[in-house]
Amino acid sequence: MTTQQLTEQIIKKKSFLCIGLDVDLNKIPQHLLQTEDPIFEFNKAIIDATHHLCVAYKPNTAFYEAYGLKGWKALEKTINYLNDNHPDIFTIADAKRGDIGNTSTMYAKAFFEDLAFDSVTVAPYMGKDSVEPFLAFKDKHTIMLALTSNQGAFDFQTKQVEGKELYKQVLETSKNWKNSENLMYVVGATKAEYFAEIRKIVPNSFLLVPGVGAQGGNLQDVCKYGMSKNVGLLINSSRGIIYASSNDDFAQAAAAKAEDLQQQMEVVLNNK
Ligand SMILES: O=c1ccn([C@@H]2O[C@H](COP(=O)(O)O)[C@@H](O)[C@H]2O)c(=O)[nH]1
Repeated sequence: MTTQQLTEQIIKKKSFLCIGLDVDLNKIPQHLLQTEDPIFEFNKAIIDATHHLCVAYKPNTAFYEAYGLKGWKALEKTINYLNDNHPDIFTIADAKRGDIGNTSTMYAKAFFEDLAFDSVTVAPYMGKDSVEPFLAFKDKHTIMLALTSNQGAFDFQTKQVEGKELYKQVLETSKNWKNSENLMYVVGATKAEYFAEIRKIVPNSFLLVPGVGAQGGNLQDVCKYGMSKNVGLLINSSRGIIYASSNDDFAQAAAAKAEDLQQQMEVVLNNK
């Protein structure tokens, strides 16, 4: 999916919501544990109930890797289910990869070819040659960590490097890399006061914004300072939506939470 198509979906659905599929077998309704593939069955129910309210889904691969082969198979079934039934939905493998060039190429093949995700998250720490193999894939997107939502973001990302915060160096340097039109960035919703500065550096890039909901980030603040002229935001909520209920009504409860966020987004879009 191209960024133009993603923007069209945002306008059509009046939503820039991304739902995180971070499945923890200790948190899903007990009756699903009797099925052959509880992780996939949970995801399928959430997707069926919420796909009209969001433009993206983001499975964090840690929640699948933790269950070994079964988890990876559930991830594969989930991305295939999305691509077969909802080709207009943007998919994000939140894997936070990045390594020397030839290894990054294999990571990119794993997520873009074998699993056919639209995008993958990547850590910038190993620099240009670790990211460019991902950027080389046409019509795929590389979402690089810029300023993360956690407290540890202040350990390195906001430290001054040659007179400028490291996260700003990451943004400024990477926007000149080859195929940088395929770059998006992660900026935490908990760092709303940084968005205006970030937009000065990357005015038009898509920003994936986790941290609304369970981590306490504020949707309105993010929109006020983070929106580009083409919206340019994908706001993620995982636990706040998918674990709205641990009973049989979990999918409807997730849809209600998703609708609440979508409605807030619709107001923002109408006032834009
Ligand atoms: O800076 C970051 C980068 C990634 N994440 C991931 O997003 C979701 C957030 O989940 P919630 O349950 O909505 O808090 C999760 O997969 C994180 O690993 C992030 O939170 N912050």
